[in-house]
Amino acid sequence: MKQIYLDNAATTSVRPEVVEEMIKVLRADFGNPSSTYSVGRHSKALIENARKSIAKQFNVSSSEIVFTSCGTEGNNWIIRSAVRDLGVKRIITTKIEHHCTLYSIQQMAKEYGTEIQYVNILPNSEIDYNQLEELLKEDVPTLVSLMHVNNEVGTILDLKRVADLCIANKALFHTDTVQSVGKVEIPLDEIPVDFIVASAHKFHGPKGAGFVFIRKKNVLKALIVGGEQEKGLRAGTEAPHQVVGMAKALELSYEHLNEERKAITELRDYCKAKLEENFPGIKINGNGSTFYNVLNILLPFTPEKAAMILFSLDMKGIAVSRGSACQSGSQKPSHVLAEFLNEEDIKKPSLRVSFGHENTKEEIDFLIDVLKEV
Ligand SMILES: Cc1ncc(COP(=O)(O)O)c(C=O)c1O
Repeated sequence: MKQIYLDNAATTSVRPEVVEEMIKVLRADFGNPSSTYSVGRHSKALIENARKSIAKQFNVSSSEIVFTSCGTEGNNWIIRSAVRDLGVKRIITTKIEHHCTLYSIQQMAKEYGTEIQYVNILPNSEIDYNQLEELLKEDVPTLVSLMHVNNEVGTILDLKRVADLCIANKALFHTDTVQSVGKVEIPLDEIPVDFIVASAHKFHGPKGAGFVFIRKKNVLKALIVGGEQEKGLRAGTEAPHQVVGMAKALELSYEHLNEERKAITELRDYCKAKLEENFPGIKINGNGSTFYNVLNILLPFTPEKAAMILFSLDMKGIAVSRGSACQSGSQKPSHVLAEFLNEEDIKKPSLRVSFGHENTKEEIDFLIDVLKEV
């Protein structure tokens, strides 16, 4: 049975060219990058070339890129270090962040007494920028932690606007860019954020590889200790094949960005039009200008019926998700939708369809046909 993968916000397929690069490294470059003889030095060179290639995509220095294992690790590290190493006493965030950010922040409150202030989410799914501006006026050492693109709904944060507000109020700015890196340009020489976090498996790279950008002025300490790798910022033997695969995936994502963004946007719009045509009364969650690769659809059914629909789609080889992947096995309402839907709508289930460059119109037609059937 043909598989139709429409859950690209959960993870993405690995591009064939990435697989090739990774296999080459796995076959030939097994040296430990910390070893000083030539096999080791060669592995080290692969890692440093990957770092340069990644840094170039954001117009930053390669010394500002540190490799991690995933987005979860990156967000945990930056938040913990901002409190522990940079004297942050207050974190301004929202309740629609990914749980790896939210739980890290809540842990800082428990362990260090860090104050948390949540910015409201407006009914259109955007943050209340005016409230953020007001909160920032208070003179406390602050980290603002706001995600760039929401993984469930696709709401986009105006990075430049928030970065400028943070600069004006001497706050640090961390943004979880796991859903946006590789899918939109992020020129960090023009947008003065302090930290970004990325994960390779969201941009057609391997799982188990990620990176953070740490602007030079912010001196962090390691979360994982016990070795001098990554200039002492992350202990543990590096995985050259992962890092090389991630750099290749990012390079290809940006190389094909314009054509793929156009194609995916057209597909998303086509799917939205077809849904509205065939299922009058369905609603799309979000402000109408959410990120181009995602549609979060409010279903006018009970959660049980929605679970049955997901199951039926799966039986037909169609992969979509209910809310975010991390919660798709649970019956709990999404913590994201709970922040901005009205009381009636929050009881209804939602379906997240997220598109990638490999999807086709025929697949969307098939999805609509199966939805009609079930
Ligand atoms: C916005 C966002 N942040 C963080 C993460 C966690 O990233 P990873 O799966 O690499 O740990 C995800 C993954 O779903 C995400 O969508």
